[in-house]
Amino acid sequence: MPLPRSRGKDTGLGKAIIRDRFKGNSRPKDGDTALHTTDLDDGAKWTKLQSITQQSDLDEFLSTAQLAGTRFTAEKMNIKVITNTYQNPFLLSADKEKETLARHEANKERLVIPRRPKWDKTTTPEQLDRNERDAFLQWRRDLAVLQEQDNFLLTPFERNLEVWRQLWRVIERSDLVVQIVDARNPLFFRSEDLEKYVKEINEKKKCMLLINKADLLTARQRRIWADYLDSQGIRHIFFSAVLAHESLEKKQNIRAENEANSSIDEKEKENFEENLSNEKYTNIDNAISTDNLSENGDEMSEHPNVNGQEFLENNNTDDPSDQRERICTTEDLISILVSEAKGAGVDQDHKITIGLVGYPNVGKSFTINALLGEKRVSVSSTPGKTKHFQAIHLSPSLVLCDCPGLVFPNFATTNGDMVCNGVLPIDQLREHTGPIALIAQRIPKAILEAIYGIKIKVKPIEEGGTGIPSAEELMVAYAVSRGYTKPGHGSPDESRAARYILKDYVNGKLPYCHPPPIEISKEEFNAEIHDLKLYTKPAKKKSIIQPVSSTVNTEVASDGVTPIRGDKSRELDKSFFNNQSSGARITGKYSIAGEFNRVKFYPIHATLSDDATPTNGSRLSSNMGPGKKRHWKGRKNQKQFKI
Ligand SMILES: Nc1nc2c(ncn2[C@@H]2O[C@H](COP(=O)(O)OP(=O)(O)OP(=O)(O)O)[C@@H](O)[C@H]2O)c(=O)[nH]1
Repeated sequence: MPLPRSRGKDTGLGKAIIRDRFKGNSRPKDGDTALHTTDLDDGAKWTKLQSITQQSDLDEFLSTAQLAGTRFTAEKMNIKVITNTYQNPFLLSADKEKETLARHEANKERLVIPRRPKWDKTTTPEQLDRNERDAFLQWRRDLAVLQEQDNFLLTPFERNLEVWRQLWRVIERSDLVVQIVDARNPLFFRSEDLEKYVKEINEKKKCMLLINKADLLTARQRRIWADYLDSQGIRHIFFSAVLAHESLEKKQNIRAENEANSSIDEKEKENFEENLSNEKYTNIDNAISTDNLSENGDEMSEHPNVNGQEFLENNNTDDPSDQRERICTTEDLISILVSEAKGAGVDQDHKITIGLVGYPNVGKSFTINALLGEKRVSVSSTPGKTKHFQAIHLSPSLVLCDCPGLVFPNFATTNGDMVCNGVLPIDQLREHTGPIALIAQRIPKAILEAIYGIKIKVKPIEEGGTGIPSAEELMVAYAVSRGYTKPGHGSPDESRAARYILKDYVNGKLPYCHPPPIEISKEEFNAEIHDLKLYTKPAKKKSIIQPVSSTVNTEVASDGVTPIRGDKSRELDKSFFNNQSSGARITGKYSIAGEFNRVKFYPIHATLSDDATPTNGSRLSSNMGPGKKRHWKGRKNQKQFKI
């Protein structure tokens, strides 16, 4: 639609160029003087006289060059490579990381958890509430200083006072406070200040690390961790809630089978069930009365550790007699926790109370389910489900206190690292390259390729590549192999690929474990678990296609060619070929009973004879055919056969 005259006058590309070229450069009126001149160009006289007070960077650069009489021409391929290693801007370089970790170590005393203000019988609930709020506010201010003034990156620590109140209650009640940590990075999930606080409440209370998800570590890795933790005097125990749960299920299935098979009468059956439900209480009470557990839990060796044994067999490690690396069974765990809590001896007469604390998603619910032997606590894979602490009476004399999962204030190197540790939610992530680049650095390319069945194309070393895939290279290879494309673009959907890869890493499908801070490289620490992934054949899926050998009789007759066919296959052939309904059939609207009739289905076929000329009674329209159709080519398009 043409623009109205008045508006159309000043529009259009030509006008725009003229406006841009001569913007503000109106011809000076007679009498104007040239007071500020910087342009020495030999252009039109009037252009030299304009006043220049402000210039863009580019204009300034060009005019300076002009003043200096320098000529600029574009030079191609005159590139100087300053560094040939690409550094992801969301990650730290090796040197920077070292420096950051040293700063963390120097400032770790400042990483505190909020304390409950002191109170006594004279304190009113309102006063206590006010004091708690004030103390909490001060705590948040101190952490804000750490973050904003001193530029430390902290974990997204819990900012809800109510959740901290739950923790205070759990600590106050418990004889033993168990921090459940993820075996892949135990120190990241451990709060040293929590242990300090527990002792501040009561010197007799005890603390312990429950290293869950120990199934994701090899026996050697567990031994290295055990050595380190022992050297630091940190009480710990390896556990796998998932393996314990599986073992429990197996036992229950066996019991159920036995129960079904047994021919005991109803009365006996009732007694059996009652015994079954009481069994765990008896076990626990037995455990409570056990006094002779050694400091290192040597008693554990008397329990057949089904899961740990299976795992050791899989990993085939050298010295299975080293008990410190063993993954405890549920019975072991109860025994050790109870003996540890009894040692605390806070109050000999009251029930033993064990508090379970930890970050979200470290497996608290799974652990409690394993301890409980049945599903009473809901289990989820979304962080932060347990919201209020629950007191679970395992036996008349043993109580478990399950605290809501809460993130403690801790130093972090990058956001990518926090995503990999499962502390930042993957689904809300906007920047994927940081955490994916970390995964690509931690897990060798060959392992990633083997796990995903993909080929990752990396930049050749000659072109500045390092052999380690970049985040983009990994995401693209994954997205292409899975057919994930961006809607409307058709280019690989990298963010979708990233989400799947990150979830696999967090769930342990992509294996990587952090070594303790000793003289051992990450590669060396993880070499065994990576090799295991590389050489362990994936479980064979049941094929729905029968192997050829089982369906075809490979025996041949005396002529050496004709296959001997058994009666069974002959019968099968006979019934197939004699069957009227077998053979090619048409379904749908043309599925007329009877035989297939080409002319009936495609009437145009009736109009042409075999040599493609119209037949008599042709149904070609009147303007088709020789002499009529405009483009009638006669027989020109027919294949000519030489006889
Ligand atoms: N491999 C492995 N995975 C585990 C183990 N225990 C728990 N998980 C996984 O960890 C995830 C979280 O487990 P939960 O028990 O729900 O975690 P939680 O600590 O109770 O989480 P909140 O309820 O948020 O506090 C689940 O997806 C489990 O499959 C374990 O021993 N081994």
